[in-house]
Amino acid sequence: MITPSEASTFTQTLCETAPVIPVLVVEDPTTAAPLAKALVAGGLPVLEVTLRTAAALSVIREMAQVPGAIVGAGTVLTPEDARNARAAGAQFAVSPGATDALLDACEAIDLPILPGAATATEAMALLARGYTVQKFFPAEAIGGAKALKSLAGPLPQILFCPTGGISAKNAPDYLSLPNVRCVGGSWVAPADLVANGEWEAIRDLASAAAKLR
Ligand SMILES: O=C(O)C(=O)C[C@H](O)[C@H](O)COP(=O)(O)O
Repeated sequence: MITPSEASTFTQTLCETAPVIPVLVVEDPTTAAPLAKALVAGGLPVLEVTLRTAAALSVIREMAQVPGAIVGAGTVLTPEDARNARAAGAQFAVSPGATDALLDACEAIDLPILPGAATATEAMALLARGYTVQKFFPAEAIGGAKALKSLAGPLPQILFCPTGGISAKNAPDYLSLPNVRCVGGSWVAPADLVANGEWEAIRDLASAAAKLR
């Protein structure tokens, strides 16, 4: 059992570990270990493996063995997703939104979750339950850094990890906000570089991202 407040303490630490959490969509499990090593070597140890591919759970298993990697599951939508992620070795879960069933399941299995919110009402509902650290998704499409700056007025006690449409170019706008410590994004592991095994290029993208804050 983990409480929402304990989960938030854990996810806040994740957000303070590095300025960017790579959001990974990995099709081929043989790329998992070298990809995780490249990102960790570049300075981004917190990794979100989305449950959007058939290989995702094996990828989590592989990446969890890489020294220094802190591996979580993304696109966690259901209690079953949460249990599968936990069993594969995920240390945390990320979801684009939140349901009571999902939050209940994560709390019951001791899996810290970074739940998603897109509006003040959703953020307030999560806050009322005790989640003070939330994903802001889909960040660029729902108003970007401007929207988050506005939310910091009435809801300064919530820390956000914006994700969705973030790049090396616009990440600094988010990272300069008082209610943001890190952003999530897929730009540090482009599909073509992963497919071609260009690990040095990925390490370089990661090390540039690690210097954003
Ligand atoms: O899979 C999830 O749980 C999501 O919430 C979606 C991801 O956050 C975005 O796919 C990342 O966005 P990009 O950096 O724009 O590619």
